[in-house]
Amino acid sequence: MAVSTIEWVDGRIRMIDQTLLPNEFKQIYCDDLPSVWEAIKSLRVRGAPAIGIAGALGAVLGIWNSTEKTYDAFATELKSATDYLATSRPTAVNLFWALDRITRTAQENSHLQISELKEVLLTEALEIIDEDKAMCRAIGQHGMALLNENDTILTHCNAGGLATSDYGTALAVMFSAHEAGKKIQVYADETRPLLQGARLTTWELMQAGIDVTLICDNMAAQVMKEGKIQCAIVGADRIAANGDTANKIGTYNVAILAEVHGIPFYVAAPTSTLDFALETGAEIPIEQRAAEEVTEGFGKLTAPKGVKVYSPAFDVTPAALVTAIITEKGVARAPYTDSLMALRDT
Ligand SMILES: CSC[C@H]1O[C@H](OP(=O)(O)O)[C@H](O)[C@@H]1O
Repeated sequence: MAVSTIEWVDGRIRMIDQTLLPNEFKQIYCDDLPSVWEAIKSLRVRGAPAIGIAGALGAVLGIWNSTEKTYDAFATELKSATDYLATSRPTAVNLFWALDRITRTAQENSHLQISELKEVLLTEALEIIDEDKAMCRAIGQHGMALLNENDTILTHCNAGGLATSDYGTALAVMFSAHEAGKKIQVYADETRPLLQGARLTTWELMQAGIDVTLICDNMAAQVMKEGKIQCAIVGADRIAANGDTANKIGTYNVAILAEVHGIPFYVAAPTSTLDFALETGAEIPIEQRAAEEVTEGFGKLTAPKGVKVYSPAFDVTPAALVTAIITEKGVARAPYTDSLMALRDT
């Protein structure tokens, strides 16, 4: 992804409005907290790492014009901003990881003048972006080693540059392999109801010159049965200590299908997506989204007006179905409780 998904520009947040892609590429500006909250909620900016960056920059934006003179009053204002941003979306742990990191940075620098403290918090948020760029590329390098010449990869939703600072997680593996001259092909699930695969993954891969074929979500079994797929690679929004992985709804389907067809199922995610506070995926909060996204959204249905809809935005793939977890620090394999902890501590 040559263009940064989200960045700080002269006291404002500039981001690609992903709800307009692929038909329109538009960068929008957020000048205040409500506009950042709305951008996260409505998936103008989306994807676990990108949501984390939006949270960090949003927290800084929330205190950027503070006139408080004491640390306690400033810290109260910062907490108000982080508490508010934390209500935007519940599943991607990166949001809470980033907000906690900004809060901790403020606490560690409480001795500074408020004007200096603001700059320190902005520097920390920009550091999160720089770290993400490096992490995504490291994930790409570790992941591409798992691919063979002429492999065809199935992916679900969008875990590309648009879901991160600029290079992606699952798609980083594909970008890195392609850039290293490895011939690969990709099958992208459309990913109902918001069609991140059809709208965003195909767009990113076509921009990169990577051979991509779009399929409906219900075609994944058939393409695996036809022997078209050598592995599946997806992103993650939160990974519990035992390796249970929350990702876009439909990921669990892909993992089961991969298992049945004897196809490796890889999760690609930075260690900031690991949540060791949760022993298993059963504790991961699953966002429920509005019925209109199914009946009136991108994947508009001709359903009867007022039809009841159930729309969990994520599902949890049991660790037993995950062949390996590709992180920026290396590849973890079962038993994940030990291997993920070991990676975290390297
Ligand atoms: C690299 S994390 C991307 C992850 O986030 C997506 O969810 P959403 O589009 O709702 O933010 C999806 O789960 C992707 O795998």
